[in-house]
Amino acid sequence: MTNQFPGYFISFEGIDGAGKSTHLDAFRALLQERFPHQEVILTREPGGTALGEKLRSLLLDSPMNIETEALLMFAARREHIAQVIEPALSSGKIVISDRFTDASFAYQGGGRGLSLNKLNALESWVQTMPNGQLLQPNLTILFDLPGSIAESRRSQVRTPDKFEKMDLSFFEKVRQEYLRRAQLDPQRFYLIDATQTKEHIWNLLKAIEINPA
Ligand SMILES: Nc1ncnc2c1ncn2[C@@H]1O[C@H](COP(=O)(O)OP(=O)(O)O)[C@@H](O)[C@H]1O
Ligand SMILES: Cc1cn([C@H]2C[C@H](O)[C@@H](COP(=O)(O)OP(=O)(O)O)O2)c(=O)[nH]c1=O
Repeated sequence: MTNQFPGYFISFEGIDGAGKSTHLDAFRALLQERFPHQEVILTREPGGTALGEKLRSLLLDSPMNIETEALLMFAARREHIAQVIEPALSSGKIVISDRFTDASFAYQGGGRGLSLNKLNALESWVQTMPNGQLLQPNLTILFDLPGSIAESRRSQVRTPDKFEKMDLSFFEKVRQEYLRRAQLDPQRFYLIDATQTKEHIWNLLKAIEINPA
């Protein structure tokens, strides 16, 4: 179910190194130019609030039990929705989030093997809005890339965090779960073949039709 607010909610997803960050700032600026009367905000998960950023540091650095990891991801998300996303969407803003709940299904579910039932329960607990509807992005842009290419891109540019230290088979499972979710909800997902050049991907992003209220 799509969101029930006057604003418009977009998430960027993909395995680490797929190329999301490369385009996020420019995409925000593009939408702001296109929709000058609606503020476009860029935020991220885990994070997006003071508490969420503290939880992010723990999540990206400290080893922990899988359930704890999922609970903290969703705790950060609850705060993010309450403090940032819901108020922004209620006042008609366009929100772009660098990751949202699909990442939990892909990383904690696909990657780590946490059950779909537990993730569905957390999603429903955290994202059910006062009118009973589930908050979901209107549009999810999924950067799809084989794990081996993402790994080689990452290794050239950054020191790996806890997730980025995981092996190739982990990222292949994460990728497959993203793809499975995209297949289940083709109306919401826009799939990008992230093996293409940055320029080509930017042209695809520019061509995506976005119709906020
Ligand atoms: N289409 C692309 N082709 C080749 N390299 C890319 C492409 N997109 C991004 N990169 C490079 O790959 C690395 C990881 O990209 P980044 O945007 O940080 O990924 P993410 O945010 O998805 O983890 C960066 O060095 C970036 O310049
Ligand atoms: C939102 C979210 C992120 N993650 C992971 C994916 C990433 O490895 C990490 C942080 O994401 P990200 O901000 O994309 O990392 P970076 O800035 O290094 O590109 O958190 C989860 O495992 N579950 C979640 O629900």
